[in-house]
Amino acid sequence: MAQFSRVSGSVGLITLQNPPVNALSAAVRQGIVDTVNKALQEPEVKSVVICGQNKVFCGGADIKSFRGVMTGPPLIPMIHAIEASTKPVVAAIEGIALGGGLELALACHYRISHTKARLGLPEVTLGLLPAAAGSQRLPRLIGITAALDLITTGRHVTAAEALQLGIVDHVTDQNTVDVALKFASSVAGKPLDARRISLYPCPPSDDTDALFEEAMQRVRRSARGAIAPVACVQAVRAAATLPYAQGLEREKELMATLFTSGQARALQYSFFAQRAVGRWSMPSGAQWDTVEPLPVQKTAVIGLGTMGRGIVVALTQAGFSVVAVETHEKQLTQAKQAIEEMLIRGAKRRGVTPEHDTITYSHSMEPVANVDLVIEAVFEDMVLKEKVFQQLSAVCKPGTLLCTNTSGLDIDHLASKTPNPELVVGMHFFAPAHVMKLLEVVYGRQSSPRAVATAMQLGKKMGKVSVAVGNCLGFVGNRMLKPYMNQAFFLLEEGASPELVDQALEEFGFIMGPFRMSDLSGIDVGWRIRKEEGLAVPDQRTGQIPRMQKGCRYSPVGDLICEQGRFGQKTGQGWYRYDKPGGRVARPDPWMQTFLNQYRATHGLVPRRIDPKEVLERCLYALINEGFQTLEEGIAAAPEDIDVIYVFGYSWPQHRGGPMFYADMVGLEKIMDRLEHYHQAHPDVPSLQPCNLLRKLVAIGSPPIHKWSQVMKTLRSQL
Ligand SMILES: CCCCCCCCCCCCC[C@H](O)CC(=O)SCCNC(=O)CCNC(=O)[C@H](O)C(C)(C)COP(=O)(O)OP(=O)(O)OC[C@H]1O[C@@H](n2cnc3c(N)ncnc32)[C@H](O)[C@@H]1OP(=O)(O)O
Repeated sequence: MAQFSRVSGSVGLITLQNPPVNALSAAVRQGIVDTVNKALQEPEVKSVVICGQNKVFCGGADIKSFRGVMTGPPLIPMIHAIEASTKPVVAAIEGIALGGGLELALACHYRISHTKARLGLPEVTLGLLPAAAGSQRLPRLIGITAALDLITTGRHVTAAEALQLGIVDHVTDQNTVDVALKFASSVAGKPLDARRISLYPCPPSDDTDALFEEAMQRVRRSARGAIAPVACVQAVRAAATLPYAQGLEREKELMATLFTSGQARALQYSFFAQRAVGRWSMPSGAQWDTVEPLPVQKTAVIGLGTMGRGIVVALTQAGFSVVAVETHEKQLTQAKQAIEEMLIRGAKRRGVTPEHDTITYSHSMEPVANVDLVIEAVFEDMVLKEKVFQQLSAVCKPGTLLCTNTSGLDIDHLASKTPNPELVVGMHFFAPAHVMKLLEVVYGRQSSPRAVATAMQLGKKMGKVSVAVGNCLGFVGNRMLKPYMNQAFFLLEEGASPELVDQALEEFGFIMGPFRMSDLSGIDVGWRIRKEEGLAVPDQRTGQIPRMQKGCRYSPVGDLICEQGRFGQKTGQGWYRYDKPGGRVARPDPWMQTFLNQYRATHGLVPRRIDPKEVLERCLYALINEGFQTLEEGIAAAPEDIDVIYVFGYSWPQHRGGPMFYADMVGLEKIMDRLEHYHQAHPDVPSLQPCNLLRKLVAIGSPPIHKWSQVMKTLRSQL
């Protein structure tokens, strides 16, 4: 809806009313059309101000409406009618002007913004482009280069930057609507042609062709197969090279392709999934809106290796005081220096002063005594973690929340080592912890809802997308990664090279395939875990690591290359070779080819040609099957939880929604059939056997993803 009122006799004030972000729903658009007509018809009204209710201008088109039948007046004619108005129209921008909201403001003759407002055209992040003439007006207003930057990245700008770029005419820290009303009154009756952006020529650039060629290359490099950024460049190019009306036609044409694309569906699903994970629940029925988090001000981090350092930085940047504990004196000194440097770099990037005076460094546990929450981030070793938890239990004040940053060890076991297991939760950060957006909050059997609520809130304050998950080996993310990695190893045994596997998955959209990723994170990490699990251990009789373990196929290729001291980038050799230890450019290594040939010959494996389709199906469908298994067990509460974890923690391409959304797109029946096919070929790989939930969903006709929860409930109640 939109409300009309007349202020000071001659200014019409139109207020958009659709909380929380005044999205341009059918009712709001109808309201704007009606109130603009009213303002134009009333002779007393000499000028108009458009603002939003509750100090929020407008969050753009109503994204929820994109999946249904579009009703109400179309946006583009409505926006053109505003620009064509014979009475000056002023946008009073508070809070946000995003997407269609900014396009509405660009149709107004003047824009006045509050200092704290944020503006932008984020359509690209939803798989779209600014198709209410935003791709045509913005370049005309601020030039091609700046418009390309904003439209292809979707980034929000502050009011100060918007002023500098020329998007807004004036910024105020006073009441924006009052300032706009006064201004509107002052411009009543003034000529308007010079204020109509659609009449502007696009500012010329030195070499338009080269500029767009370069922009297209840049966008293609970073898009990982996403089509919207490419369409955005094409739309801006139309603004630069065509008259306005033709440019608008091109914008419409490009939008039509994007609007119905699977990528737009995936990105819009991802938008709502990110918000849905905040509405967490536990099997006990406790949930986000019924549980009060514990107050947290003082925190501590135990262990200042790579993860601990990142967590200290993330907590400090979020405004918490931190006691940073590292028992090794030398490591403590190094950590302090590294943390200070990270804070300085971060502050420089954010344009603020570094916050390091809120950190207390210590090599003993004593200063931890009065903190509200501790995050343990010591080496991934259960015995060591048990010891730390026992020390913490002795030192901390009653009620302190004890969190562990383990990436997969048993939370219940750790909790059992403390007198208050209800105060123990997992907070699984991803490296680098101050950069990566994902946080898995892991509740154990005895974790209290308040402990979970507190960890979730802490994550939110640190700017993380936090997902609450149940306790099992590897939780959700790392548990699903295991069958994926296993398939990658098996494919090497059967004839693939690391390059072939990586290339298939990188073309799918991952930033790195499994082998390049493993070289980056250190191949020895998994090797150590497998040794602890008793897997990477030679048989006493044969001297070889068995290729069948506990009745399942096991590939020791990763163990064998670690035995050669090839740990990845840090040693200069891994699945690939690098110029030097720590080098970053991965090159195919002839050594690896020889090693794999010898390995296959030793084990009587006849290599065959493996195509990228098989790589994708085996790696991804095995991972997806494990995802269904975690849903079936209630470890993940909803498919959105898994998808958010994979997009934000494991570089799953966002324009493919996440593994469970992808499964829905591919078709559950196909996924099940292909898994069955591969399981028949590899009966010793149980993770290729479709799980109950997947079978059940197929049996009832493969309902769409938003209906899976119901089936999951029924299935869990039957178990
Ligand atoms: C053959 C077919 C041819 C078809 C051609 C079709 C042509 C159609 C013509 C269309 C013309 C294009 C118009 C325009 O260019 C397109 C757009 O405008 S797309 C929308 C752009 N806007 C955005 O991307 C903003 C999205 N929102 C945000 O970034 C954030 O929500 C925020 C605004 C910064 C606020 O952040 P927070 O304060 O943190 O709050 P939340 O994020 O939690 O949001 C609160 C609540 O609001 C919901 N919401 C937010 N924005 C929208 C929206 N634009 N539409 C609907 N709902 C929105 C959000 O989901 C939260 O609700 P919850 O999910 O928690 O229930």
